[in-house]
Amino acid sequence: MGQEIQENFSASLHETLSACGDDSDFKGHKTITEIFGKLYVVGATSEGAESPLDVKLFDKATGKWLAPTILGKKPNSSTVHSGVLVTNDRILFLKADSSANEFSYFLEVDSKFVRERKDLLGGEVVAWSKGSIGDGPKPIVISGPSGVGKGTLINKLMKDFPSTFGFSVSHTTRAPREKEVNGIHYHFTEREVMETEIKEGKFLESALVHGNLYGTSVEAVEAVTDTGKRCILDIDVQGARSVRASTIEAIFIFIRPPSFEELEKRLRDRGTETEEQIQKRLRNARKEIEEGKEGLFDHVLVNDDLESCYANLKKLLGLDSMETSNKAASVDFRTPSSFTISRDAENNIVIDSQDTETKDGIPKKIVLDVSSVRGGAPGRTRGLTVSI
Ligand SMILES: Nc1ncnc2c1ncn2[C@@H]1O[C@H](COP(=O)(O)OP(=O)(O)OP(=O)(O)O)[C@@H](O)[C@H]1O
Ligand SMILES: Nc1nc2c(ncn2[C@@H]2O[C@H](COP(=O)(O)O)[C@@H](O)[C@H]2O)c(=O)[nH]1
Repeated sequence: MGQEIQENFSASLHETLSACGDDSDFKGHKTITEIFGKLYVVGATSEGAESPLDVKLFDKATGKWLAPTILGKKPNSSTVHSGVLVTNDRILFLKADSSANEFSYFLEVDSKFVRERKDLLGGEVVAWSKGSIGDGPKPIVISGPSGVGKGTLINKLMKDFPSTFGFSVSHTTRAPREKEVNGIHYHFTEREVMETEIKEGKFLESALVHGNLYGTSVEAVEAVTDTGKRCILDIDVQGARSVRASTIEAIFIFIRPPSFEELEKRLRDRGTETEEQIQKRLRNARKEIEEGKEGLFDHVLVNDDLESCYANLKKLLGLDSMETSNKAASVDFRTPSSFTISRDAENNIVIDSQDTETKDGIPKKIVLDVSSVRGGAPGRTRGLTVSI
């Protein structure tokens, strides 16, 4: 890395940018980070507290400005203080006057996810993700044959823990069932539209399931993680395999029926499919049940008695005790309204308050260890350690 990477505490980057002819057109404060000959310039193109942060890129080798595709929910400009290089694949942005859950955002410039999207979309791509202190809540992938009771179990979790879980609303080309609401149960879409969107890289995973296209959009996962909730995905085994191969660190749970006969009975009793569709789903179920044994899943639950299966699901998610996997909740602070950023001898990032008044819950110094950050877009960047 050495000289090839510079952080934006460096005034010389601003001089470099001016010398290159600053075309970025940002209003007010902007940050510049150089990574391997490219200047990542971050700022807002419009005035106003709520204006989202934009990213522009100057390639020193070609002397050209590039407009990257920006994925992920953009933080707004009013409070983002500064960008700090974490590794050569992501830049950390810190927000002033913000809670522990909201103060850190990462701009990924060369993560696995960004590289995948670059291959799909061509051109430059960057992606925003929100930071999580500690392990953060891992998304939960629930798979199993059609009719086994995945939706029933997920609905119970969502009803009992509405502020903990958020459902990733998939896209599908199948027709809505009676009582299914567009945008709540699924985003119902046309095949051509969905195929185009898949090519445009809007989906984290997609698969042909029982003759229709289904897929999890990047936006669906982000819509949940942005609220700080734990994302639940109800997807088939092909989808689970794709998510396993992605950058998302999830918990994979397979739901098995007590018997094939019982599965058939549940599908028929549900009364939502034609006989032909039931036959197709049952044929696929045999294959899926075999695949469920292959080690792709972290946990297998048998949904015989609904209440016992639900109790087991809650147990494995740590919901039956006070323990929670979201360590962010245990670190409670606000960032100061004004601060400086530096590095200590261990390369930790040190935030020193410049606030004139001392306020409860706002430490004078916050030390961030970013050496174990992982995961990231689409979802949260986990592993940030904070000491105050
Ligand atoms: N443990 C259970 N015992 C008896 N019936 C059940 C049980 N769990 C779910 N059911 C019933 O089985 C039917 C199928 O359940 P559900 O729709 O939740 O399955 P699913 O796995 O989500 O199916 P799909 O993949 O097709 O969406 C529903 O009518 C539901 O009420
Ligand atoms: N790979 C994906 N599979 C998905 C997704 N959303 C739902 N599903 C799976 O499809 C079948 C059938 O669902 P149904 O609502 O038509 O009964 C079921 O196994 C779901 O888990 C998705 O986004 N990706």
